[in-house]
Amino acid sequence: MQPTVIAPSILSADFARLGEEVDNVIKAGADWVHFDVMDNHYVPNLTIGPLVCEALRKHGVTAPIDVHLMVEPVDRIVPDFAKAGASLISFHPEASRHVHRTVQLIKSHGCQAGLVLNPGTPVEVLDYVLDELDMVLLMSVNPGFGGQAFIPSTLDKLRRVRERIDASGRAIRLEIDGGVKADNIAEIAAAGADTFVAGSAIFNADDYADVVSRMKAAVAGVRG
Ligand SMILES: O=C(CO)[C@H](O)[C@H](O)COP(=O)(O)O
Repeated sequence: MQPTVIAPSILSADFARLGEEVDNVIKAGADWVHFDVMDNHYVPNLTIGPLVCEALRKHGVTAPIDVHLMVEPVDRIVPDFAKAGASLISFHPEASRHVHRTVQLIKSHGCQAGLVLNPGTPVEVLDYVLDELDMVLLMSVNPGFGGQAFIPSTLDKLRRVRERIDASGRAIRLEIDGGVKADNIAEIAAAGADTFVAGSAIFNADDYADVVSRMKAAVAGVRG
């Protein structure tokens, strides 16, 4: 079983004070930084790129940076993010012409590789590539915006992906992203997630440490 990870999505952070915001969530007990990259093409929103990732590293951020690419095409931006200090790079199969090749490209640049499944993407997309992955990221909202409600059918999908990961016998993380809150994280953990992205639930709170510790306690109640 993979250790629990709480990964605040900086999509909901105050971008005018990004370095300080990241320092504050890590001090509050968060484990990773979730870095949402949107291109106004694959998804209808536009966010941040490798320069901002590099700036966070220069600022002194040492926590793993979990880059979620919502861009199309994927491959040409991978080396830039690796150079900028990304630890993991995840992408959507719909945005890559050759999924297996993109996974190898990410790994060849020294990063861990994740594949992201949208709410409408069938789990069969993991066939023939799961053994190459370090992480599967299930979207529990449609990608593009923070602050959306968790789609309940994702719980069943989590259970199905958890079965596949366990059957593979490999240490593959199962990350969930979208609508994760302190009051639904326990049932999400019970369905099989070990890595939890939360944007608005953390950054919209007055006390980051309080939310992160309540999330960790709720997950520990399920996972031990
Ligand atoms: O990838 C994302 C949207 O595409 C965000 O990471 C996600 O929605 C997190 O935000 P929130 O916790 O507010 O739902």
